[in-house]
Amino acid sequence: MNTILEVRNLVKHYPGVKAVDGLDLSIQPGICFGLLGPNGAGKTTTIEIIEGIISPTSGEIFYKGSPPTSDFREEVGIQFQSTSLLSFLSVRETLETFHNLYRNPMPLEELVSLCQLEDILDRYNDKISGGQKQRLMLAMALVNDPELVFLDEPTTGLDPQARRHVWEIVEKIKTRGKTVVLTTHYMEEAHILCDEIAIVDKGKIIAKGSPDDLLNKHCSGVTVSLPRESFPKSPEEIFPEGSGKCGAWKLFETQKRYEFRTNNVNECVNALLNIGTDLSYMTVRSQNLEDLFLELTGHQLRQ
Ligand SMILES: Nc1ncnc2c1ncn2[C@@H]1O[C@H](COP(=O)(O)OP(=O)(O)OP(=O)(O)O)[C@@H](O)[C@H]1O
Repeated sequence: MNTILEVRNLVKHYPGVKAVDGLDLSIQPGICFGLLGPNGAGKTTTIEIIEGIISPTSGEIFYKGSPPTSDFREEVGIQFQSTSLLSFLSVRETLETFHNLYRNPMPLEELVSLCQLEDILDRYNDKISGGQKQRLMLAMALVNDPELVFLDEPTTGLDPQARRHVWEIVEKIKTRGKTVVLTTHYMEEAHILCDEIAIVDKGKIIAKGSPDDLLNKHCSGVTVSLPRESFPKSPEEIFPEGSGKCGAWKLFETQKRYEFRTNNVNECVNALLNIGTDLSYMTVRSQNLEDLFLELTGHQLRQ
């Protein structure tokens, strides 16, 4: 099968830290690939090595089957986590400056429309909102109409509406047949946008595949959640630890609620009713990628 990007046994050591610890990736063209994991998992380090910004301790990178050459820079687009924009330039001037750097850039009008920048073209860079700045940075990453786009946590710190605008742009990039490599620690975002994901923890990939396949394989069922005060006695007594791994039920104690992960919601609800649990505030939801992460690593994505 053709891959646009392949990473073999990538390792990056810093003094006292294994930032990347033997990581393999294989990405098909035209998909949105998500590199997911908590802070410090090694996502940015991996992406920066692929982009050629830092060198690996060891490992190999292949772009369209060969080690990246100077063409790689022409064919990829990179949106960094943070970029300083020149405050004395307008959005239009910033785009024009970047536009002039490439041999085959995307027509400016198309770029402006793709990134929804029409209304702010004449504003200075320091007079735009966080969401607008993120869309401008996306436009800067897309100015060369890249085959492969790296987006490093493109929605961190954005409000829900601004986040949705970024998601729309990512969907449009995919519609143009481009490949997107996205890092994020928002699992909902990954589930919505990504065709395939790799979950990174402590510099290693612990699972990869399509979000739904991974959930079906490792974490099927639903999560039943109830406030603590709904229980007449401690639920640990009713559902002892180890009574089933995603099979029967598994108890998680969050700050204010108990959660039961179960494949048999009827059995779970019956058991709760039998001991006089008040179900008035019960919620039932499908498993998500946060649950998958917990299942695979034993720790929460955000501690
Ligand atoms: N230049 C550096 N020198 C020393 N340690 C580093 C350096 N860069 C990263 N690290 C360490 O390597 C590990 C991986 O960091 P990295 O930034 O790749 O994680 P990440 O998954 O991108 O996290 P985040 O979601 O916070 O961006 C962390 O422990 C980090 O402290």
